[in-house]
Amino acid sequence: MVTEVRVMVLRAPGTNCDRELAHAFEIAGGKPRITHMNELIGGSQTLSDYHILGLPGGFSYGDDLGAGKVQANEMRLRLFEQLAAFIDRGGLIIGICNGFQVLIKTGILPGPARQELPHVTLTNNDSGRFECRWVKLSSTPGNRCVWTEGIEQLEAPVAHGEGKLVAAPSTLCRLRAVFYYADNNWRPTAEYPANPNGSVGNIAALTDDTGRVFALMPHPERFVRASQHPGWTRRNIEEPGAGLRIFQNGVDAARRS
Ligand SMILES: NC(=O)CC[C@H](N)C(=O)O
Repeated sequence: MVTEVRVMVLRAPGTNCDRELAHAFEIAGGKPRITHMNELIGGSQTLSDYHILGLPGGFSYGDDLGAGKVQANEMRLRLFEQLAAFIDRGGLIIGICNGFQVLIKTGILPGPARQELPHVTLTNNDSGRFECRWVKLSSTPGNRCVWTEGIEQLEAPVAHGEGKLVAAPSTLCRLRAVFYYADNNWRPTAEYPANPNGSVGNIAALTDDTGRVFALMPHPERFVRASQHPGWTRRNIEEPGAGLRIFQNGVDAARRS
């Protein structure tokens, strides 16, 4: 049983959600440290000292070459062995928005065992615009993701320009979707704006074969207090926001490991 769950929140130049992510882990009972990519590449920090890796949102390296692409290249070329070892020894990973883009573009998602799968990426929203609003998410029945245990529905804000998941049809049916974009009745939908980007299969979140690597386009770290919800005046603002459950699930799973 782990008493102190150490969380590396990995930032790059242009990351802008690292503090919110660290805060979410802190109130979920973890011990976060915001770590710069250069500390990890330079060796002053190592993933082997951590239980959880969090990849926050933002515009890493200016999103040059495409959202998350430069950070993904840095991770793939300089850190891949360390990352693979981290996953193999039971480490947990969450990637949010730009973090999801990084995980997809490193190949860590759909997952090491699935690297042969071609043509999965996140690209420009169908609208051609940056989409910034709250969305509804429904979980996929029977998904085995430790981060989303007990969560059937969730509301969270999106804020992205490149959130459309695309996959070859032969790949799509093998992806482990965790959340779909949903309409007001919580049914998966392709309709804009409930589905903000036109993702194939309406997919908003994925996990890998282990169920410990999880990534999503919406931002649950922006809903850790009820007062952050747009309908906060009709809610008990003493309560936590529903997004906090994700971070509690991660910290609890790491504690059990
Ligand atoms: N909030 C974010 O992480 C933004 C992700 C990315 N920069 C995009 O626009 O798609």
